[in-house]
Amino acid sequence: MWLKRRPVFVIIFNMKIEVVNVTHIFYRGTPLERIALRDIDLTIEEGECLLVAGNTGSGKSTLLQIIAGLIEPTGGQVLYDGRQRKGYEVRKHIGIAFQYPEDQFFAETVFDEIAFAVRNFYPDEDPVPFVKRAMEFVGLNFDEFKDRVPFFLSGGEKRRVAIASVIVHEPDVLMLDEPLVGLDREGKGDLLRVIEKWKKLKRTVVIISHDIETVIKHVDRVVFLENGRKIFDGSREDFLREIDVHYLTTRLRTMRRLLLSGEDPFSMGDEELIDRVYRI
Ligand SMILES: Nc1ncnc2c1ncn2[C@@H]1O[C@H](COP(=O)(O)OP(=O)(O)OP(=O)(O)O)[C@@H](O)[C@H]1O
Repeated sequence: MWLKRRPVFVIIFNMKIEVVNVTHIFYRGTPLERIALRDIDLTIEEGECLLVAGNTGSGKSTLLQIIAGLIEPTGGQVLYDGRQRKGYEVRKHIGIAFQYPEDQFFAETVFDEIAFAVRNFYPDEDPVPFVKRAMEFVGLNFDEFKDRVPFFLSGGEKRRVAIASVIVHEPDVLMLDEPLVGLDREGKGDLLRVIEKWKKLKRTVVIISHDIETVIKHVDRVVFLENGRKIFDGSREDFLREIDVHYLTTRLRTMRRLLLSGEDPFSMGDEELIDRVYRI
């Protein structure tokens, strides 16, 4: 279903996304032609938390941008609740944060930065309650931060402002392209807590990350791309069991061994897991 006006966060509302036979070729028919995606089929169920992984240039960002309605694929289609939608309509319902989203800050205050999407999608609404809810959601105090200059915040605060600005209009789906990159341990922890909160709303989240070992604990499912093709699509457990160990770090290999020996590496705390990494 598709709502005209977004409800507040307490109302659970989601949608199924179907990527059907999507191919994308940049600069088709020119000497610069580049095939970014080849024959991708992918269904993202309502409320799922999905990790899209793969080497550099494997097509992850292109896939997210196509799903978010920012790029029209050169082949295939994307269905939302079984229907094709116009780009503007899709963007209203899918919030996407790009890599280093704070590089795209443009406003002079945190409030104006975050309020932008509400003013764009719901010009008749008062943005204040939306901005307050979004800031509270990412753990930023409204009174303390609303008049601050976004460029002068810490790295972790900037990233949270960026996430607030993509969820402020209360989309159904959140897409994060490398959300942890450039953050210190504390910043990563804060961001993972925001993702966990979003999951509790039973809303869909799609994350691109090279840091599979940090993110895997927080996702339900993994899609792995290679040269624009989907080479794996399954649960995080199946990912560890089946993916070519060549792609896995020592920590992921340890998680794999624990899983294969009947233990649950996802319920282990970081300390315990690191201890096991050194023991194996
Ligand atoms: N705007 C563009 N114009 C031309 N080619 C592009 C464009 N964007 C991406 N590509 C090419 O498409 C392919 C897939 O790129 P994409 O950014 O989707 O990969 P990725 O898996 O997200 O990479 P990374 O992990 O480095 O971010 C690459 O070969 C890339 O060079």
